[in-house]
Amino acid sequence: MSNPNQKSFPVTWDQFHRDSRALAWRLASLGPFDAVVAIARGGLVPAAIVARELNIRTVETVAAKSYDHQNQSGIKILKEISQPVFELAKQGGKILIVDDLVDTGNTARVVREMLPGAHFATVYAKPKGREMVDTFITEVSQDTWIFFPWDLDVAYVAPISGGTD
Ligand SMILES: O=P(O)(O)OC[C@H]1O[C@H](OP(=O)(O)OP(=O)(O)O)[C@H](O)[C@@H]1O
Ligand code: HPA
Ligand SMILES: [Mg+2]
Repeated sequence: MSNPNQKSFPVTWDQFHRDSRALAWRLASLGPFDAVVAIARGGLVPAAIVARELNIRTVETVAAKSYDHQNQSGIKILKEISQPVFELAKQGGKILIVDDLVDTGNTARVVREMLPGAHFATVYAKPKGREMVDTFITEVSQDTWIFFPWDLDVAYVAPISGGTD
């Protein structure tokens, strides 16, 4: 952890599924959406859950890289959104962009510029990036690092007595 005072928020698969489904419920009344654009890689899982719950069959991705573990670099677009989604948007299609979280908002800013009329949703939001997101479920403090289920494993912890079990 880069900052020793940083709080951590570990999220299990079960909780992430519940929170992603809660996001789908929130979005259900704002649709219907014609396509979902997942921001890879973190947006892939919530986008799949939202697409299933809202019965959206057109699922596209944009690959954006902005962190090496906990250190943010500039945003690099590694894979662009495909042309048919831009066509759909031009013809008035409703596009939903999904990511796992917004932190500084830098990734959201870059992707929003690609599809200005799209609805941008994340499962979690930190205060700095919150204004970039149209719909999110849970706000966490700026000094919290969210550990997603794909970054975690079940591990041994020693007894509180400090002895060996
Ligand atoms: O609001 P920001 O400060 O831009 O941070 C949020 C972005 O950072 C993480 O992605 P990352 O770039 O780590 O790539 P990954 O999704 O492939 O892990 C996360 O999945 C968001 O996309
Ligand atoms: N957790 C995981 N990935 C992230 C975070 C976070 O809090 N902020 C930016 N990318
Ligand atoms: Mg990401």
